[in-house]
Amino acid sequence: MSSIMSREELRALPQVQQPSYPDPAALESAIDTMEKLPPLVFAGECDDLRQKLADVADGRAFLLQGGDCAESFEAVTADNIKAKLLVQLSMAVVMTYAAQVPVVKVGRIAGQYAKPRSNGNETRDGVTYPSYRGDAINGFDFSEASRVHDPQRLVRMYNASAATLNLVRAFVKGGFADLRGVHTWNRDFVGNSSVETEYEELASEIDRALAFMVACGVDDRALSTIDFYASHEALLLEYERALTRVDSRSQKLYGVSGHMLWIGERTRQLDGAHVELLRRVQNPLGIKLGPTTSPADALALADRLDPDRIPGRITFITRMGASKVRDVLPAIVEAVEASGRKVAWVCDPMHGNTFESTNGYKTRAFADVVEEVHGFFDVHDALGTWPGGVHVELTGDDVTECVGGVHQLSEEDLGSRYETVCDPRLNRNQSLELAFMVAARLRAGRARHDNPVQAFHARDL
Ligand SMILES: O=C[C@H](O)[C@H](O)COP(=O)(O)O
Ligand SMILES: C=C(OP(=O)(O)O)C(=O)O
Repeated sequence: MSSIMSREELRALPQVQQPSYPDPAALESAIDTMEKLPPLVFAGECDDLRQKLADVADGRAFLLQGGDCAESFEAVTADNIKAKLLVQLSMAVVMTYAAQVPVVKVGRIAGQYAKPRSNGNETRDGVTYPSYRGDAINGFDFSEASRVHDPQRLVRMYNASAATLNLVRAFVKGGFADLRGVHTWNRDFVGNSSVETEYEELASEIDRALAFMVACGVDDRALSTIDFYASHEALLLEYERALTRVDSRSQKLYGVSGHMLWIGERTRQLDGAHVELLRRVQNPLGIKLGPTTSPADALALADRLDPDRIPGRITFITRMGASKVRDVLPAIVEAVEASGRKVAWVCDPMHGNTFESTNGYKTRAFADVVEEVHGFFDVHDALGTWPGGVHVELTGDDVTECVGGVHQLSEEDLGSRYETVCDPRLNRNQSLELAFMVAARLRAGRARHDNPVQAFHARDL
């Protein structure tokens, strides 16, 4: 049985993309505080999600994992949390209803406060400071004081995550996610696009279908709540270690900072601290796989992180880029499937498609995002494997961070509402448009494969 790693054990392992704190005593004090804090999630919830992800791996459900690139402390407000939830609920309902596939809903939320960066420093007009690495590490403002790595921010990350999760739980269990309110989820948004109109039509159909079900005597309590889970990149080793706990029921270890934890493309070294830390916990794990991944790399990671082949334990989140996915993905999928492993295959169409616009914004083209998702579906269709989900950076707000989409945002439009503190996100319309596209592919797949999705459960709505 694994034990919680000590601070010393962790620090003896090879580490990348970690903060460097000027005051070591301040870090120890922040860790002392975090070690005593109650868990943000419960082991049983992590087990439930793992079982749902086992359904995804088995081709019986689809994963929608989405949210901010980087959350910020300032954005922890009721309105922001509501908007994030609404866009994901709307996307999930589109996929569930239009494709009749149960959708497992997981947010990039309540813990996504740290970012790996390509460069340790940022230079503006000849002045250089440490790069912004997420609110859990330093401030976004470009000043010397703001960019210092501050361990007290780890405690603020815990508090911000707790406040966010508290409201998310209240929303999804308190009636806010009731399917009979599907129309109202859209009310705050101007119905000014063909996607919004399509959504309104679908919502009306759902209303009619639900009224029919209730009239037939189906127990409508199943419609009033949903399960929504929290995930983030387990980047900050000191934070994740301090929030590892022994489950009193099983005596096993769980990461209690979020239900699902993922390892990033830059931190998944086999002998590294991130793999060792996550190897010991029972949570369902995501593993990002970029375009340079070899089939042997994927297999070695799966063997290291899941030697017992626990159903739902591994989700491979592939982020190859629109131009590479068709070339690179097949060999990886074939090798993993040939090994007899059942993993969930999920497409992140964001991280392989980033570029700088001619006017200096870090952006992504909606067309590339859609093209990578098509490539992902095409590869799985050709191999007879299940395209199990999408992992998307998105927001419920009408930001202008990615070009294209139904409003055909141009590079000139990017400046009007460019609000992300790190990578560009799909806005609400682009997110809904993607959901309709995914639903169409799922529907087409069902028609071709004689309905690979088995039982439909109201609880999965
Ligand atoms: O979200 C992913 C990474 O943190 C991000 O793409 C890194 O961005 P950078 O290349 O600007 O550092
Ligand atoms: C950093 C991220 O992705 P990747 O590790 O795939 O680059 C992310 O999803 O925030």
